[in-house]
Parts: sequence; structure tokens; C-alpha cells
Amino acid sequence: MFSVKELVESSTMQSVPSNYICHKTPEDFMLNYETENIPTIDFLQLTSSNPNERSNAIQQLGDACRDWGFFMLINHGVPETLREKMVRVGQSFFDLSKEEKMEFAGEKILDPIRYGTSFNLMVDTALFWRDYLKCLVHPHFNAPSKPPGLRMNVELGSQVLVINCYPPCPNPELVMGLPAHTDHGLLTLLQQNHLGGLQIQHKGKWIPINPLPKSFLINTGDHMEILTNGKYKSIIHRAVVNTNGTRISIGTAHGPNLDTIVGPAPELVGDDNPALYRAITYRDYILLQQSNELDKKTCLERIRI
Ligand SMILES: O=C(O)CCC(=O)C(=O)O
Ligand SMILES: [Fe+2]
Repeated sequence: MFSVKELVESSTMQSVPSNYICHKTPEDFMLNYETENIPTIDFLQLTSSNPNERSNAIQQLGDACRDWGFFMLINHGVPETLREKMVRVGQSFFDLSKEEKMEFAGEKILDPIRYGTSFNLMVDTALFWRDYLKCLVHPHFNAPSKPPGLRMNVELGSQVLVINCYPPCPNPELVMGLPAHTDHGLLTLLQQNHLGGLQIQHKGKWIPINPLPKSFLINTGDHMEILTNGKYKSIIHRAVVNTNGTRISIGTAHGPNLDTIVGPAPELVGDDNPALYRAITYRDYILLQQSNELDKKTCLERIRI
């Protein structure tokens, strides 16, 4: 069996197969529902022609990156119809036949188009309850030739597009869609269908995220922490699954060009602030992350000086 979706659809499965059961600690179940303070950034204010309004918004953005590593972006200008279409075509990829999807099953981590399941089957000790489609979309745009509508034009940005498919699960408490981890890029933009599941770790507690309607969820990644020499930390997050329906989330990881060597910005390094991370190309960092088990901030720790 290659995908969770096939597993869910093909069998009379009553409970989760043992190779999907992951070890969880009591802390993993402790949730903090005090979500009212999650920062919201207004893109209209960020791009306002009024300097006071703009400087206020920039200040709020800096505070959100420093204190949370996470915020909701509103008034971003991406039409709701386009966001809904993205989720619809994203999901329709997983509805293709097994044979059609397997045409896009990449073998190597940085293959331009890669359909797969879990995280990295070579290293995962417990399998994750998710299937995915990953595409390198900048500087060269790659997308599967089907289903129609999944191809788009992207002119700016350095991005990897990840469409996650988390089928319903009979025992959600036993498995993980994606375990606690950080993302590799600078910033990740995330949108989802009607089902929640994202949780972020803030001050040691897990906070379930219920996004504001029409907002993008934005989180800082490891390259933000490297570049700012630890000022803006990458945020630990995870995706839990549910019994009710298929959850689709679409993330775009924005980072530098794959061959860019990234280290702490010289302006942020000095006698009082020694460099915390060794410089490495973005490509090598992604390979390092994806070749090891996905586990909190262990990848960043590997390049700590
Ligand atoms: O599904 C989600 O909400 C999170 C996805 C995620 O963290 C990722 O793709 O890196
Ligand atoms: Fe993530």
C-alpha cells in the first residue's frame, strides 16, 4: 500500500495499522485554547501610502516574528475564488487513479515534482497519516500535467508548493498527520479546506489554529532563524488528523534560490552576538532536513556552531 488515501478507501479498516502508530507523550495532548492573542497582520496597512500606518504595520510584523513566529495575514488581495479553486484542484490530484499519480512519484528529494506519502519512507519510524504532492515552482515552474487546472503562472518568488492530503482516520489520537517540526524556508504561507488540524507551539504549549476566514496562515522557517541569527525563531508546528473527512492543506515554502549560501546576516553578528549557525546552501539544508527523521528543530541544531 503506497498512500493513506488508498488504505482508507480500499480496506474495511477498523483501526489504524500498527506501522502508523506514533509514540506520544502526555504533553502532546495538552492544548492551550487561549488563541485570542495570535497576531494578525493587515497587508493593506503594510503597503499603505501613509507612512505612519505602514511603519505601525512593520512594527507589528517584527513583533509577530520575534514573539510568535506565526501570524494570520488578512487583506492580502488573493481572491477567495482563486484560493478555493486551489484547494479544489489540489484535492483532485489525489482523486486521480493510483497509476496516474504514480507517474509523478519522484525518487529524489529535490525532484521537481514529487507525489508521496508520510515524510521520507527511508527514515520514518512511524508513518504519518498524510499523502502529499510537492512541486518546485520557482525559478522553474513545475506541476503535474493533470488534473487540468493545477498548472499556474508564477513570476516571482522562490517557492516549493506542498499540497497535503490527510484522509480521515479511525483513531486520530494514535497517529500524526505531520509531527512537530519546523519548515526549512524563510516564510511558509498556508491555507486549508474547511477542516482544521494545524497546531503551533507557543511558550511550550500547543495552540490549535482556527484561521480567520479568507486569511493566510504564515509561519517563520529555519532560514529566517539562520538569517536573523536567532532573532526571529522558526516556529514548531504539527498537523493532527480527524475522523470526519479529508483535510487538505496547501503550503508554499518561500526561500532563497537553491544555490544561495545562507548564513547569519553580517549586520546581526558582532562581538556580543557571535554567529549561531554555519552558512550552507539552501539546497544542502533541504537535503539535510529531508534525509533525516522529521523532528522538531533537529535539523537547525545540526548546523549550530
Ligand atoms: O497541514 C498543515 O496544517 C501543516 C502542513 C505543514 O506543516 C507542512 O507542510 O510543512
Ligand atoms: Fe510545516
